[in-house]
Amino acid sequence: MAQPDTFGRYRVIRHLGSGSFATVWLAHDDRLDTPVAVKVLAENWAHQLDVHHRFMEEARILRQADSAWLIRVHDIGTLADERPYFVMPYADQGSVADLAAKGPLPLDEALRLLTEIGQGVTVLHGHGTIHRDIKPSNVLLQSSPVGQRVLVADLGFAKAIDGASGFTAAAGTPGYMSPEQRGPGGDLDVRADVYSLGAVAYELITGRRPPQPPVRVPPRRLRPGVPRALDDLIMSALAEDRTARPSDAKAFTDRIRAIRMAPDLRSELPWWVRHRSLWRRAAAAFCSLVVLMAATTGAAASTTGVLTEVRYAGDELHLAVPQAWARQFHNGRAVPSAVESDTASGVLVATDLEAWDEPRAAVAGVFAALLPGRGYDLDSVLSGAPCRGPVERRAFEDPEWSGQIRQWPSCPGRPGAVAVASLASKHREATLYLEVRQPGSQPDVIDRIVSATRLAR
Ligand SMILES: Nc1ncnc2c1ncn2[C@@H]1O[C@H](COP(=O)(O)OP(=O)(O)OP(=O)(O)O)[C@@H](O)[C@H]1O
Repeated sequence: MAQPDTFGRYRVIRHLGSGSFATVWLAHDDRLDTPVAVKVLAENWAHQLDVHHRFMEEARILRQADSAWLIRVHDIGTLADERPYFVMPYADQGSVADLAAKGPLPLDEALRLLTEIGQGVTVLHGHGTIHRDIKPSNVLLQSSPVGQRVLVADLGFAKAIDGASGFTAAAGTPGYMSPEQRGPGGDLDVRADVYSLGAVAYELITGRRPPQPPVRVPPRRLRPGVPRALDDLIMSALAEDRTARPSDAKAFTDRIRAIRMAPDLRSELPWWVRHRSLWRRAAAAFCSLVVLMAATTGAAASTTGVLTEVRYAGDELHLAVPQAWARQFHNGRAVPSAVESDTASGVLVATDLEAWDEPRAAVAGVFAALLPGRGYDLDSVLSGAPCRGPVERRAFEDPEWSGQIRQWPSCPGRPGAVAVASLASKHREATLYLEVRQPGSQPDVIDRIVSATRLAR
């Protein structure tokens, strides 16, 4: 197809690539002044009704799912020759295939990507859809104001779960495709995607695409030092018998998340080394309000060397957060109890926002709220203890803050440690409420966070 000038109001810049059924172009939305990617149904398939239908279905699923983990569809249109096109954000950092092509990824980087890919597939499963073609080239990477977004894309083969158990044309990509997808008529369910997640994990960890099933060589044999739990998870996802696989993308992703936070993984490498690549790549932003995450600088860097700054409350609060934790953020989150005004809200910066409210999830992050005035006793802020373990109480004082800290080094029934603080500013009529969750116990983390956090003067 020759390069067209426009698709509707989108000015074409260049060809990005062509898949089996469509061509994707980089274009510019002059009205909103933003680059976009426009996917156009290929000419040779335009009159094939089932392909046309599938193309529209892809756009519809992505639009309806409207998830931060999936590529979004903003607009749809039809060319003069009646071929449909749809408009997506431009993924300017290529795909996970580009990363995988460089060889095995650092473990923490691979686990981060797998968690995010898994969340995207979980959204699809929740939406009643099987992707059927999960592979590194179908996971796109986009830069955002706070780092890199990981977006599951290309739903050209996606199928409604209900419709997948009858006759289904064979679809998928060898190496990533489950055994039940190999022939037409396979009775498919979400475990086909779990197989593909296992195949992607295998490739990211070992640098090699898994062989055709049955896969007999575990990742550990190709990369010594892979944690046993990860090895077992990947091999179970790649089981020929799907009843032996994790039941869906969520089950797979929960286990990846747990491995990422597990003490045995931490003991392999110190935590600051484990998360080194995460410091370089903060990830998805979850809100449209202005939150500015600056690079490691100033006070934060000199205190620990590993904190990053998140500005909140109209830039008033300069909150220091360990960079490894600064992967997602959400501002406007409610403070645990009413604290006089029940509209008090704060900012949550965490490795995983969804996991924050799950007691059993291994998550690391900081919740901070700026309350008007001073004199908030921790009991007045907390509606109940965040943890049932033994508590350590102490006072905190530095040139900026004065108040109380409570710490729970371990909590029965949930992983990791919790700490909370209520700290009055020494310079302003304001109180900082902080909640810190971390997978292991590093008792001084909250002190380092507080010492490097300040209010604008
Ligand atoms: N939103 C996007 N931003 C940037 N590049 C994109 C975007 N969507 C798709 N691409 C790129 O366009 C090319 C074609 O994508 P498409 O989804 O049509 O097919 P494919 O995944 O390459 O192949 P197939 O569909 O046959 O598996 C790919 O190189 C893909 O990375």
